[in-house]
Amino acid sequence: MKQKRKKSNKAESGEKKEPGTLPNPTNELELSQRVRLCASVGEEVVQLDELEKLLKNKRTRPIAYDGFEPSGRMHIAQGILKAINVNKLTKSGVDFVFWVADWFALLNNKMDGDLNKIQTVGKYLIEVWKAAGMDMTHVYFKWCSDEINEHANEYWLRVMDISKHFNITRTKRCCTILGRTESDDMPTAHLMYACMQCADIFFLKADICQLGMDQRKVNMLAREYATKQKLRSPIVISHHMLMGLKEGQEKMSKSDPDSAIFMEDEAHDVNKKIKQAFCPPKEIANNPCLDYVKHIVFGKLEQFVVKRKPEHGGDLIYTSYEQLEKDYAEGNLHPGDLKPSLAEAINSFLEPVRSHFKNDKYAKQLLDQVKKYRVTK
Ligand SMILES: N[C@@H](Cc1ccc(O)cc1)C(=O)O
Repeated sequence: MKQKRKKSNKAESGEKKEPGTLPNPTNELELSQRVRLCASVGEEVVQLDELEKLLKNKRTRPIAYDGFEPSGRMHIAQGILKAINVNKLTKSGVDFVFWVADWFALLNNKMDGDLNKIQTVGKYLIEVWKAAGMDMTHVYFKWCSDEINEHANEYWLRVMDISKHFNITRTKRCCTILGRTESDDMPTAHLMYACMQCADIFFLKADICQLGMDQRKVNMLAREYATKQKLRSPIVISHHMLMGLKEGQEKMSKSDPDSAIFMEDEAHDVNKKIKQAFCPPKEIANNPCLDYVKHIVFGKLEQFVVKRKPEHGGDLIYTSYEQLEKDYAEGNLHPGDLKPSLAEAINSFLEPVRSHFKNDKYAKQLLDQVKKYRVTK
């Protein structure tokens, strides 16, 4: 299959435009609303006052970014939750860059260390995001290999400079960003990875690092580096990590298919997965189903109806997660009633992605190929 890769392009239109260069048309929302909306994406925001100052400037749109190693299929944390967050950011006046981190996947030895496979997965990721319900006006996709090749001097000088500012112990502590644990025999590639990820932030001129909580260490390193080099510190808005389906799975992981709902899973897969998901009655903490209701369902909907048979008391209508949580804790809402409605809501969010992969020939071919690949941890 021959797939031409578009260069760092404006989402969908293909027209070459750089993020952050447009006048800011987002005047409908008050500054305080924009700050609140933007900050609501984060489980942690470092620092809120800096965010307010950033959004006050109306001349340019600030740039936020998140990076993704193409490896295996995409789960709902990277798909639906990301799309919800990106919509909030762009609505608050920020441009968003998806950094397709193909070289990072290579350094992390993903997809058998085969760059061709990695890049096919990268193209598949873009197809999923395009169908995931984002307003694309202020969304950009950039390929790490293309951009670094094009601006090699600038990029590698930055990586080298970062590596000079931190000792090995400090850099090693960042290796959780690769989903790895720190050890003495870890490959040097992991240290390189951390320096490169830190360099990305300055290279992409990102005002906001909007990655997951699992990436916060390197973003903090970048703030420290910025202070040392008297550069502007990036603001770090770290989002919640969506729990895995099974008991004790702190995060959804594509290398553990039992923990994840994938973006093109069929409706019956989703129903089955949710049916089998960990969901202890009356328990709120570490309950993945409630986690999905809070972050996915109420991230997208203003109202969530839990359907119940009349003999069980009839439908329950919730307009906030807090109401639902209270009912659940008090035992008024049972897992057996919650789960089918939760599965139905997730299915309705996934439907446009499924139909894109069914109806678009290019996307379908990519998915078929990605499904054949073995995912290496
Ligand atoms: N470390 C990220 C991927 C990434 C790579 C480069 C970046 O600049 C940002 C993110 C992950 O494991 O998912």
